[in-house]
Amino acid sequence: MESIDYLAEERKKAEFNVDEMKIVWAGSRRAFEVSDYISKLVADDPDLSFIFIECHRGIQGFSKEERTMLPRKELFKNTLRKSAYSWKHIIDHQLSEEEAERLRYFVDEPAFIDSHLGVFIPAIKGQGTKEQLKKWLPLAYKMQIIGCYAQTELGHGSNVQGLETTATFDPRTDEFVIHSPTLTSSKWWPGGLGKVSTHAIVYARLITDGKDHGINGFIVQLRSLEDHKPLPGITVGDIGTKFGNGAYNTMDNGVLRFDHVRIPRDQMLMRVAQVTKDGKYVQSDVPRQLLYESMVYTRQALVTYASGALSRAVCIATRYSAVRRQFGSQNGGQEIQVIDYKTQQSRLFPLLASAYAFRFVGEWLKWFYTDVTQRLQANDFSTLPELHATTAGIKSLTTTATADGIEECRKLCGGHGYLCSSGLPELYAVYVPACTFEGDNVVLLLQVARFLMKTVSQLSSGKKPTGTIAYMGKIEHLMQCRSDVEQAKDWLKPSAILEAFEARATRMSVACAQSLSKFDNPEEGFQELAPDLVEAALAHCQLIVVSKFIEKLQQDIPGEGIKQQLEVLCCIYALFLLHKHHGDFLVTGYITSKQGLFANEQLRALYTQVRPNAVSLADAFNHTDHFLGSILGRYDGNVYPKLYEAAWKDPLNESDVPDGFDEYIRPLLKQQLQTARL
Ligand SMILES: CCCCCCCC/C=C\CCCCCCCCCC(=O)SCCNC(=O)CCNC(=O)[C@H](O)C(C)(C)COP(=O)(O)OP(=O)(O)OC[C@H]1O[C@@H](n2cnc3c(N)ncnc32)[C@H](O)[C@@H]1OP(=O)(O)O
Ligand SMILES: Cc1cc2nc3c(=O)[nH]c(=O)nc-3n(C[C@H](O)[C@H](O)[C@H](O)COP(=O)(O)OP(=O)(O)OC[C@H]3O[C@@H](n4cnc5c(N)ncnc54)[C@H](O)[C@@H]3O)c2cc1C
Repeated sequence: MESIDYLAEERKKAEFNVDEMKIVWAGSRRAFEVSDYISKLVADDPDLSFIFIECHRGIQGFSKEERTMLPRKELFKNTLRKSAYSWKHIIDHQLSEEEAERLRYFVDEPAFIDSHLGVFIPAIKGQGTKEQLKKWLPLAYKMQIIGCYAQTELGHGSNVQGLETTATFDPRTDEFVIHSPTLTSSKWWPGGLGKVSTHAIVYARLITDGKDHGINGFIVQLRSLEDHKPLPGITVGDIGTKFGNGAYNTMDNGVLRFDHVRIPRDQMLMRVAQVTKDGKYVQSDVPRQLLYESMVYTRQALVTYASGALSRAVCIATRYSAVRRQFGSQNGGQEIQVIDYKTQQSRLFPLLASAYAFRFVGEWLKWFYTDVTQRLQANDFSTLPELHATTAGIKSLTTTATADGIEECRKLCGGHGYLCSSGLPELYAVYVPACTFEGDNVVLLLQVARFLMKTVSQLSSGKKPTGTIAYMGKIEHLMQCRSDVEQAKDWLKPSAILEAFEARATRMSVACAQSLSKFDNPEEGFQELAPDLVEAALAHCQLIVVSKFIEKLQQDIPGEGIKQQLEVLCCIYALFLLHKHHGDFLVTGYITSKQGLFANEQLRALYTQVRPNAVSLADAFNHTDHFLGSILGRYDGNVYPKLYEAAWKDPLNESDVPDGFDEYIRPLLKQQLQTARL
């Protein structure tokens, strides 16, 4: 049966070529084609798109929207089935690395494979010697071993230097003894550890001849490759059910303890430091920070994933806002689409713009990461601190904004957004740990702040800042300039926006540096001023996102109306931030309150411009209905019949009279009857 497109009128209003925008969103024609093909492949293959569960009726299939109703054990088994099926597909069809990654992405269930590919393999690559890469990577790429990243412990996550697990070298046997000396040293959280991984990169304190050399990574086998049982001395299991139904519970985050487990010496990852056969500790001439390189890799990858998650929520909320009508019917005509309310626009359109902004900054960050890693290979470590600060900061900014944005989209969908079938509660529950894993977002912003304070302190020494902090080279100008905006439309000039963000970021950093200099003990000062430092770091990161969006617009972007739409979105993103952080811009003296009001006036005009294009800008994300997993976000907008239909699938509706009626409801009703008779 042909379906009706309830959003067809909206789609006719678009002032740009949606297919061309899909390519801009994907990053290239090739990236679009791969994503498009793989997303449809997943959606059309029941083995990948459905959840199959054995129940009293035999094997029953559930759609993604129904996932939140299923028990964890069954969900987990189903994730194992899908992972095995996906892997077979990857091998049978000889998918490229890009295609394999997309397949994992569109299956859309956190699983051990994410930790294996996203953290375990990068850790070996970053910290292993050439010989170690040669031995371990082929096994890992062929999935002959499955690995996880066992860094965090029950007692310490953020403070990596505080980890307690020990790796003591025994020169008699040429082995390390891995041990968990305390309860708090139990590894706790690693994804894939609980039930699946055969191996782990274990972070432990390296001890030789009684001397503690700090943290290092070790490859440790955890389970038998024959029967999957834990090896002697190893206690391992899952840490328990996590936030939200369905959601992250397809992942087996685990606990792990070692009781004097022995591993050969060559399973210490030895790029940064080595231990010789006679127990001598030798430090390489590469910085120790390379121990943390895999975190840098994953943090940059999480930025692109942030734009993906935010775009899903925005797509659902935008389509539903165009379908939903409330109030304002005149002469018996239709009520107003809620997307036409200015308040709805002022909440939704900045999120639409943010999704695009995060996409482009993610693209740039990937380039920057690749550039720096190439330099590292050539022993040029000069840009590593900037890469660390930038990946930490942009990961923090984008994941916080995305988690908050998903929740805002749920509210934008009113009551129906609270139903699991809207897709939004589960999306939020799956997404929100990104604000914590790969570094708590506040802890990461404090890293950015340290980098900024160092930069400011070095300015007087004549060291010229480059890259993302090049703007600080204009400190004299940025400390005293004033905005020259005279009317609302002046805020459309990229130069006006850029200078405002540069001046604000510089002034906030300099103010922090000045306050810090008043403390005798800089570390005490840093702790005391931490809230201000976090805000200064955020201002710097917002500047990066805004400036990368502006740089994107300076590229040649073909396609009818594409550049115009992106210009509107870029200005919305920047002016929305300016409006939200109005206080910063005023207090630092760069704008007057009148100029702030002009920004808001311009923002309202931009919302009006984006309105006819909103549904099409959401279509340009190219999400399939399967990937969205949302009745409210359906491409055809056929929301009400489908919501009605879905309600009847709830297990509570399997019978008219619920279980428990005889025990708990009937006696109540009887009691009421007796009371009534009295
Ligand atoms: C075939 C198909 C292929 C498909 C591929 C699929 C790919 C899939 C990709 C992605 C999927 C993603 C899936 C993601 C799943 C998420 C899993 C989550 C995993 C985790 O959470 S792992 C655990 C993460 N833990 C943390 O992040 C801990 C946070 N803490 C820290 O990072 C640090 O300890 C710290 C940053 C807080 C610093 O602590 P501190 O003690 O102060 O500092 P030191 O350790 O002494 O270091 C000081 C010095 O070093 C600098 N520095 C710190 N970190 C780094 C770094 N990473 N890089 C470079 N430099 C660093 C720091 O700035 C100091 O410098 P200074 O001395 O000031 O100059
Ligand atoms: C779903 C999920 C998956 C994970 N996967 C893995 C994995 O695969 N491998 C792995 O090793 N780990 C994993 N982790 C652990 C994760 O990396 C840590 O939880 C994270 O790094 C935060 O550390 P923490 O839990 O110690 O938080 P804490 O540091 O204890 O944070 C608690 C609070 O203290 C604050 N705080 C801490 N330090 C400071 C400071 N210096 N200044 C100011 N405030 C501070 C934080 O902002 C936060 O509000 C995972 C976690 C989750 C939730």
